[in-house]
Amino acid sequence: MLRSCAARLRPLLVAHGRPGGARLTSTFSFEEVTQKDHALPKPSWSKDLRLLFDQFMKKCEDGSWERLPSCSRHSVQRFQNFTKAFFSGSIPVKEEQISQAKFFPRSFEDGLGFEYAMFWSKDEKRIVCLFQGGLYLQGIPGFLHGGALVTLIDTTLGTHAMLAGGAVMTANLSINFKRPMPLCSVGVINTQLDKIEGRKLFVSCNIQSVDEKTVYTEGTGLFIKLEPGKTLV
Ligand SMILES: CCCCCCCCCCCCCCCC(=O)SCCNC(=O)CCNC(=O)[C@H](O)C(C)(C)COP(=O)(O)OP(=O)(O)OC[C@H]1O[C@@H](n2cnc3c(N)ncnc32)[C@H](O)[C@@H]1OP(=O)(O)O
Repeated sequence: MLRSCAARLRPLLVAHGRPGGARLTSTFSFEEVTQKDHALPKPSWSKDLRLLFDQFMKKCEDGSWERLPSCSRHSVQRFQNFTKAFFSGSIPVKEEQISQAKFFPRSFEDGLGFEYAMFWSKDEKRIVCLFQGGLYLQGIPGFLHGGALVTLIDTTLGTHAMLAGGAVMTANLSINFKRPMPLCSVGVINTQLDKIEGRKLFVSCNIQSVDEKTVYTEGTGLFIKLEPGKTLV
């Protein structure tokens, strides 16, 4: 059943393209897209992930926390707005291909890739991402690939930076792998915004085990706020 990402889709940057440049909405416009929301329990979720999810959904009841929906595709409209706002040159991918393109972390079959749900605390200004790494994310036998962990860190820190600063792109990630994370285990990512300097947003996080006894990975990221009219390519 298609669930709409719309109702709770986080504010998305929508650049209202106009000839000769694009006016960037100063904040955000909500865009109604009807897509499957992947950040909801599925049969492939483990008991641990489901329990954590339920705990955070309870925290959302008083409005202090909010679950961030997560869809797998960009709409053609969003593709047009984004490329018009920030890319002057022609880019290889064509509009008609966008409907087949998928958000990388959401491009695996259920349970085999990244199963995750993010929650945003408005008061504490931080994201908690609950995730389970599936069988197709293997690195060394029986453990998650480091690149898979970087992908999740990039996405989680990027989402935090986006919530804090609008349209951003990753300029730098620094990752320390402290302990190998077993395949199919559940991890919890906690983010924090360390500082903002002009267009630079510095965010950091760690990935812990559910019992908080093991820190698997630590990461920092520098995200740059995109400037309207300043095309990237
Ligand atoms: C799908 C369904 C719906 C989804 C709904 C959305 C929800 C889901 C959210 C997902 C969240 C995204 C998660 C993926 C995010 C990526 O993975 S983005 C892809 C990877 N990143 C890239 O491709 C970026 C490539 N780099 C660039 O385009 C450009 O270098 C940048 C980053 C835009 C910056 O270029 P620029 O705008 O020209 O800015 P520039 O003047 O070079 O630098 C600005 C400042 O940053 C500094 N700086 C720049 N780079 C660096 C660096 N590497 N180190 C240190 N300082 C730096 C500069 O020194 C300068 O500092 P100041 O002089 O101001 O002090």
